[in-house]
Amino acid sequence: MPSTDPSFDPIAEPARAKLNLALHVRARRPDGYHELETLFAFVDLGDIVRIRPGNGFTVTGPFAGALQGEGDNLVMRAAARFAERFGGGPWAIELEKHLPVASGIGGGSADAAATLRALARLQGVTIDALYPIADALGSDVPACLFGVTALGTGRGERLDPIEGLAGQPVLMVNPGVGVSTAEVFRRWDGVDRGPIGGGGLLDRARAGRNDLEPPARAIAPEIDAVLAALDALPGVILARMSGSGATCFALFDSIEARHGAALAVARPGWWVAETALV
Ligand SMILES: C[C@](O)(CO)[C@H](O)COP(=O)(O)OP(=O)(O)OC[C@H]1O[C@@H](n2ccc(N)nc2=O)[C@H](O)[C@@H]1O
Ligand SMILES: Nc1ncnc2c1ncn2[C@@H]1O[C@H](COP(=O)(O)OP(=O)(O)OP(=O)(O)O)[C@@H](O)[C@H]1O
Repeated sequence: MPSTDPSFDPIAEPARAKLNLALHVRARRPDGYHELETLFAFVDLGDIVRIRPGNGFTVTGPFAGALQGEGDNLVMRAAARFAERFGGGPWAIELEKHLPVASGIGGGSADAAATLRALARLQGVTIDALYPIADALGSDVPACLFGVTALGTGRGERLDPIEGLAGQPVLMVNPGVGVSTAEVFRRWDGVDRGPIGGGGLLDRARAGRNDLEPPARAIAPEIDAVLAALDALPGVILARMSGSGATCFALFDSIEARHGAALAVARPGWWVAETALV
């Protein structure tokens, strides 16, 4: 059991899910990563990381079971890197897991970023000073650290904030299958289909694509059923897979349309979540 100091209210940080409104894979790099252009956005839905002085790590929440028995949690890796650089601790850390694991919405990355932000608040460190640690933890962690709408380039770590679509209704659907990010990238066909275009965010996203959709669909054919279901719904502005899948999302023109869609797409074994862009 973790030991905690009950006199200290935990610092709680939201670990919001990320969406790739578009994801263009431009080139394979010699270091094994891929050169990307992506439109990062965040939703008002995610995990929660709570930290206070003490010892231990616990995972709670509806998707805690998916991480059972995994020793190498990104939360603990983030805390270890923070301690190496800035000192402090020991800490008692709780992760409340609401996001499906290995699902293209950056759950682990968001948890790592939330851990860094919580520890920074505890110890008076600036968010900007966390960037090198975030970069070393994973390609999506810098984007999750700042949690704002941004154009991501490089392997995803170079970020240019852009005007977002705060409040836009979003439905997220996962068919209940985990997909390995590395395997999806490995199966990319190597064809550069060009950059993300200009204009407002919605135009850029709609004119864009997710180049990881074909390889992810080959691994998890359930994605076809999710996208077919989303495409057919009234009020959909954009339906697409996020990241390396298998979670797909749809943007809606109204909360009512999103809610009707949530009821219409529900299937046994599918995770369906109503939320909005932040
Ligand atoms: C698909 C995205 O989620 C889109 O935002 C990210 O590019 C993946 O980010 P991530 O899960 O944080 O990825 P990392 O933990 O850095 O890398 C996992 C694996 O994905 C592959 N990978 C990741 C990012 C990238 N630009 N090119 C890659 O080829 C590499 O095989 C790497 O070993
Ligand atoms: N806190 C965590 N939450 C989820 N996965 C974690 C965590 N810590 C370690 N992992 C490991 O990381 C792997 C990828 O999980 P994650 O949920 O971040 O994938 P993802 O949503 O596909 O991310 P991305 O969109 O960044 O590729 C999991 O299979 C799991 O083994």
